[in-house]
Amino acid sequence: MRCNREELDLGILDIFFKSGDSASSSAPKYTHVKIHPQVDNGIPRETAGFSGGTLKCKCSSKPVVVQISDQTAHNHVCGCTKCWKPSGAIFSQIAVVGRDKVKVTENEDKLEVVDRSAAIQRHACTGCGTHMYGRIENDGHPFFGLDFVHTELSPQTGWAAPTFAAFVSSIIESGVDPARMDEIRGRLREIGLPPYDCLSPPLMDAIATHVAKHS
Ligand SMILES: N[C@@H](CCC(=O)N[C@@H](CSCO)C(=O)NCC(=O)O)C(=O)O
Ligand SMILES: [Zn+2]
Ligand SMILES: [Zn+2]
Repeated sequence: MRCNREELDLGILDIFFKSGDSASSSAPKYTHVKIHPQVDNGIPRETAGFSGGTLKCKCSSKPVVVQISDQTAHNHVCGCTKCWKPSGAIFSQIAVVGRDKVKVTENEDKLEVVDRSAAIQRHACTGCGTHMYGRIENDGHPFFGLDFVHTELSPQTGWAAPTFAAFVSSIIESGVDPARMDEIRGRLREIGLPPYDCLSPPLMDAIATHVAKHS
């Protein structure tokens, strides 16, 4: 089929604009979708050699203070119903650190375990509800020895940045409209947090390896 010059030009222009579109499609599409205050406006970078700091609860007087004397690992946003979220956030942000690096230095008497039957014993402030650390007491659990902490509670910067989104489908259990899941996963991908409905593949492999070893 022979097309005339004009049709050819239009065809080329069309291809150009299409490809131009694809170039512009790298522009973020889901900036209106809010995930968590720590990631909505760019993810703060980790500082090399960072060796920890303190966490403070939200109480204006007699806040609980926890000292974390190491950098955290596996920081991620979590959609599960159990993790503490700042008001308005549909995800939490949580990381792990060795339990020997965690020390409550002020107002420990304000802490209470949220759910003693849970694998992660979350110690929350009875004054403001903030989770200050989550400890695994079952020595048969794959993550025994690690505490879960929310480093957004720290006045220091340089903490490990989140690298994935866990339990994304679980946000529906907290009341998020299932019709929003495509845009939420789209936003997570856009900001560099691959969405999983469990933990990340390396962590799931570590859990399965632990189970295989102990079965
Ligand atoms: N759909 C459930 C999932 C809860 C869940 O399994 N949460 C995980 C991840 S929390 C940090 O990443 C977990 O390890 N839970 C053990 C515990 O919380 O004790 C829901 O949303 O509740
Ligand atoms: Zn408090
Ligand atoms: Zn969670």
